[in-house]
Amino acid sequence: MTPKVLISDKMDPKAAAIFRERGIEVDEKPGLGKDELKAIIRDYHGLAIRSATKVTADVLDAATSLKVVGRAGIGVDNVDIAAATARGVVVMNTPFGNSITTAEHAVALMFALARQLPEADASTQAGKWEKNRFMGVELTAKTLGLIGAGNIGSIVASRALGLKMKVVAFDPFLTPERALELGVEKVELDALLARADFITLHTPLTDQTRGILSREALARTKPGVRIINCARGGLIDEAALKEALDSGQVAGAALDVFETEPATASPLFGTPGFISTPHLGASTSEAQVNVAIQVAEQMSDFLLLGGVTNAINMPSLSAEEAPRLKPYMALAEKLGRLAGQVLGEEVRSVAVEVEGAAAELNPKPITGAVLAGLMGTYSQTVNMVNAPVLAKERGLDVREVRHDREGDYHTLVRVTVGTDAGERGVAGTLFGNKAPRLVEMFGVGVEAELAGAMLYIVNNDAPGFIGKLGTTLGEAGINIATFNLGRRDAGGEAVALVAVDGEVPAAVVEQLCGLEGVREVVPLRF
Ligand SMILES: NC(=O)c1ccc[n+]([C@@H]2O[C@H](COP(=O)([O-])OP(=O)(O)OC[C@H]3O[C@@H](n4cnc5c(N)ncnc54)[C@H](O)[C@@H]3O)[C@@H](O)[C@H]2O)c1
Ligand SMILES: O=C(O)CC[C@@H](O)C(=O)O
Repeated sequence: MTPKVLISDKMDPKAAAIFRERGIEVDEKPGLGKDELKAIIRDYHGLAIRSATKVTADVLDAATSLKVVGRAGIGVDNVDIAAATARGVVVMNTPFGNSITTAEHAVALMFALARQLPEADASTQAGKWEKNRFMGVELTAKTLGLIGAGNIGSIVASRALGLKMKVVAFDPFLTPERALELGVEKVELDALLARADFITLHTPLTDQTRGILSREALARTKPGVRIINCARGGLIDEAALKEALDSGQVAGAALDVFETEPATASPLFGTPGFISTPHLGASTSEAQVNVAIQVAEQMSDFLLLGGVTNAINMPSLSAEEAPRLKPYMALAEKLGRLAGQVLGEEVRSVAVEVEGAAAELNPKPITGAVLAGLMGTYSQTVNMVNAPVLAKERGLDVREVRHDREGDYHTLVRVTVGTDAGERGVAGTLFGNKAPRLVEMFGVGVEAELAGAMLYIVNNDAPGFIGKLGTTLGEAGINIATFNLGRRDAGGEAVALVAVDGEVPAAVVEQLCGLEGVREVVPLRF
């Protein structure tokens, strides 16, 4: 089926062109209201957005075919990530495409504050020629306080160093080595507030960063400080900023982002020393082309090849890796499904071991597929995206082990599941590097293709059993497609995996359970 993508925000036409080139149907409908989006979203497998579209839980509820949301930009605060993850929808962004552009906007606003450019421009164009009114400050030798030294913050730092500023940075995740590399001094927030002549914010909006420039923090700044925010509204207390501008504690502030956007009214508007732009940080033709190309390529790779790049809610998987991993993920999913169907919901732990060729691959998608298969036996909505989160919520202890030993098989995936009764494992390989095949079940060597309707039967190894089994199924009109046998030891426990054409009714399962020597019968579905 041809995947279908909706572009619901204004985006460079290159995005739509790439989707079409790659054989994906695409509709461009920027500016849709929430109800309009909800009315049409069910038809789409991909949704490409910037910051205007709000991908809320109710939009996701209506998006029954949706597999991926692609954000042409960095911040994903307009997407309910938890709701997307719970519904198995991958959310990806383009983390580097607009970093330089946004850093340049922050530097532009720093200059604009230092020389009061917007006010001087307005006054001059009003015919006033107020040469004495607009006395500026130099940037050279001033201290720039960087709150957040990630992608954008570090570009701002390099530009500021080029302008001969001193840069101090507050970022709990900045290592001393990285600070040295950037040429910045790592400081605590209080020291930054006390020392900085200019402060620029470059953090995401999180519970820790919300209101990082609070009323109290603003009161601790160096008098006459100038503040720039090109990151996210909500990092600064806007009411307190207005008071600090009025009192002169803050000499100037430039906001590209606001607590509520679009910001069409604000007590800050018209305040002397205040500059604003309408969330223009990423708005250059270069950045918009970058993010449009990146988001379209990433979403196409995912929809067409299963490649996952820059996903917020699942591990990465390159488009080159994806075809190699695909058969392993199918095998892993089948092994998880087998264990889940036989062991029920009482699972406490899952260990995924890989050896041989499998050990050379990224184990995360294999583990994700095992968990999706395992939990998919009791939840309709579980998939690779939400399985690891659901496993965590259920308190499952999940382990990944890579072996570089030589085994009997050129490649092997083993899934060991722990329940209150102990640990039991199933293992499988790939025939011809592509066909998933079970090779061991709970310590018994048994080879089977896990497909369609099957029966898992444990019985005492005794002559005549297979005949009775065949007769019972035959009398019930159930055709046996394949029959796979294994046993722990002669005369001990034997295992049969029987592929049948069609479902086995509960009454027939009961009849089989009643056969002499039968210990367990579980109908399976793959
Ligand atoms: N105005 C715009 O148009 C525009 C454009 C692009 C990005 N942005 C925003 O800019 C922000 C930064 O983007 P980025 O690409 O540099 O992100 P990033 O993830 O590369 O960097 C964020 C930095 O913030 C740091 N950080 C996290 N919590 C912190 C805390 N409590 N205190 C101090 N530092 C903390 C992190 O350690 C990290 O180094 C994001 O919010 C993004 O959405 C805005
Ligand atoms: O798309 C935009 O214009 C804004 C992007 C910016 O906020 C981001 O986080 O990348």
